[in-house]
Amino acid sequence: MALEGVRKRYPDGTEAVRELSLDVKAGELVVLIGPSGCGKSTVLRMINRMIEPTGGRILLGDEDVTRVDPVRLRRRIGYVIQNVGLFPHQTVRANVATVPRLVGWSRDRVRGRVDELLELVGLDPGTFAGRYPHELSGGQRQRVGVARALAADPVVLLMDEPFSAVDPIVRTRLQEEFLRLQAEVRKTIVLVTHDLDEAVRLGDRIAVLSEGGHLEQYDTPAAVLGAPATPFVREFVGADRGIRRLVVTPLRREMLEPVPAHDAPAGPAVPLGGSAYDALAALLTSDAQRVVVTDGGQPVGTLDRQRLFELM
Ligand SMILES: Nc1ncnc2c1ncn2[C@@H]1O[C@H](COP(=O)(O)OP(=O)(O)OP(=O)(O)O)[C@@H](O)[C@H]1O
Repeated sequence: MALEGVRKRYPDGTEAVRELSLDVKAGELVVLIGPSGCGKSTVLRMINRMIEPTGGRILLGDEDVTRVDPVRLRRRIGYVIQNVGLFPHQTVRANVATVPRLVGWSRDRVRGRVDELLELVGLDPGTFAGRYPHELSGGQRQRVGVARALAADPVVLLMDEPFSAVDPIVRTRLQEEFLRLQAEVRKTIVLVTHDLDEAVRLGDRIAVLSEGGHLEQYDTPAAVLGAPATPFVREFVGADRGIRRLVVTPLRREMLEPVPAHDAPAGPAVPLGGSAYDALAALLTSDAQRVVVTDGGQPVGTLDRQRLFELM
């Protein structure tokens, strides 16, 4: 997908997006982040034409979405919003089946698809398919929203603050589940959030926007945290970016002090491929001076406090 010089000027003259170009690769999860009012939701809604752009082009493959019938377009683009927007008087099954029924799938095919999707998002169909939205927890409603958005097998998934309506613990769990789900379905996803930790955890790439939809930086989480491209990004990612950066820094052999032969080093163990953040957490909770990094249970090296601080 590609946004080319996209603009949105609302009728009252507000320039929500002055000019934005952005490419999103197939199967990639891109996070749009930025301060309130910078135009994130406007960008997202222009992609499925809930909002009509006032300039530029949006390409899905070779097709300019500003020239296709918006109703047909929305069937190819799943959309998940904060409070999910489930139909309150319909069961979970009917909610998830909305689009497949609209496009005329047979009863059996719809039923099979709904069961498959509920399983995929971790809800047992036998228990949940017959329930109504008010009989679910916030996290379960969220998962139904994701299942509904995936129902017609959309090419692209748009998510606007999808996890913000639940408490932080549930949110973290949903994010982890969502990453597993994404590894399986590999959709092209554009997700809006104002939560930097969420952006770092979920994004293959992060687009940091400032007022007027201005693109300040578009890069991997590690690059945005490690090498902010502008003073705006530096300020936005904040003083604790060093610690956040550890989350996206995997432990690799070349960072480690080698272990002398026949020596069994003392210290909490962290597996190779875990994150530098895991190593820091292990150090801080054990009061040790160094962590022992292991591969298949065998120590392969150690990492001391000093070296961890250098990585921040
Ligand atoms: N219908 C509208 N008419 C006029 N201005 C609008 C309209 N909708 C949004 N805006 C303005 O466009 C700008 C961008 O809004 P948008 O909702 O895209 O921002 P956002 O980054 O998603 O904000 P938030 O994080 O607070 O949800 C804001 O200044 C907003 O006030």
